[in-house]
Amino acid sequence: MSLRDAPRTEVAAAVIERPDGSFLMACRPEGKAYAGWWEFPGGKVEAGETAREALVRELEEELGIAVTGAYPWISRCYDYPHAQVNLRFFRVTGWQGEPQPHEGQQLAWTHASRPEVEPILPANGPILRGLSLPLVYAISDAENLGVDIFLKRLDERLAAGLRLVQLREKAMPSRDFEALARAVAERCRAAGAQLLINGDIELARALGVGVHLGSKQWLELKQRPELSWVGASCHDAGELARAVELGADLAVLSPVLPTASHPGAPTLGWPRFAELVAHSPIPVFALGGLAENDLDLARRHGAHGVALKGWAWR
Ligand SMILES: Nc1nc2c([nH]c(=O)n2[C@H]2C[C@H](O)[C@@H](COP(=O)(O)OP(=O)(O)OP(=O)(O)O)O2)c(=O)[nH]1
Repeated sequence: MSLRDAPRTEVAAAVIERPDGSFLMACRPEGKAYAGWWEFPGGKVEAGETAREALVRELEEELGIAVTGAYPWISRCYDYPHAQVNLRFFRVTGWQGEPQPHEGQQLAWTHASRPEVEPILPANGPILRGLSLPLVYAISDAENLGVDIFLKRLDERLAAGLRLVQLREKAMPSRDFEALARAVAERCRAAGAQLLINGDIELARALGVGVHLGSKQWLELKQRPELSWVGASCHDAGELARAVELGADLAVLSPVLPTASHPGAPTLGWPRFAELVAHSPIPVFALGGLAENDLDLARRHGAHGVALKGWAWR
């Protein structure tokens, strides 16, 4: 049987995170393929095991820690000359014991924005990028609040740690939208936050920020716009697949729960949301009827985080 016909090797990989945002990487020991390369702790899923069970077993064997809290995150298929793998990433936020190198491997705590270790396994580049995204994504609501109040709230939220903002004002005349976009871009830049402009690739380019595109726009695109961050609004499996195919960095899947803006509209609900995102290779934010304290619930269902509109500015 050639490698191409062989079933993919399922691998459970752990992003073991400390509250300061640093996470643990391990250097593959001598004797393994890619010895000397850095990876997230973990290993192959054995027959009869779920990915989560493999994660718990591997972390006990490799590091001597007992996992007490882990969220399913993203999955990534990658073809090495030696193996075709499907990497199932978890974000481990709770454990007992201090990680120890039980297999003689070197360990290092590092950061997504400045990984201090190299080389990192080739499959893991997009993973570090995904890790640099915060867990809360705030969508603007200036039409509702009025521009002045919105900007004031934005200042407060940025000062409180908000790091990802989408400017989406569908009914605003384009000149007003552009002026607001400049004001918001300046504030986000000063705070070190990412800004994604909804729908307008040229404006995003002119401001040097990212873009967030609606599902209809994705259908018309032939390739990913060349911008730092490209987000995609999705509502079903087909739209998620399209966003992945075109190289979106993140998706927003909605509506999870009923919203005030669309009363009576059909919703996904958490079980369907979890099904849709279960094998997503890109981070997916849950949107629709959520508040910041739904973050844990959303992550338990496989979301990267929550996207908030009304609740972001209260
Ligand atoms: N653990 C881990 N493996 C990764 C990552 N990225 C990545 O491409 N891989 C690949 C490398 C390997 O081909 C495969 C993991 O297999 P492994 O050999 O480390 O698994 P294992 O610990 O069960 O080892 P063994 O049974 O071969 O001793 O997944 C990662 O971040 N963590």
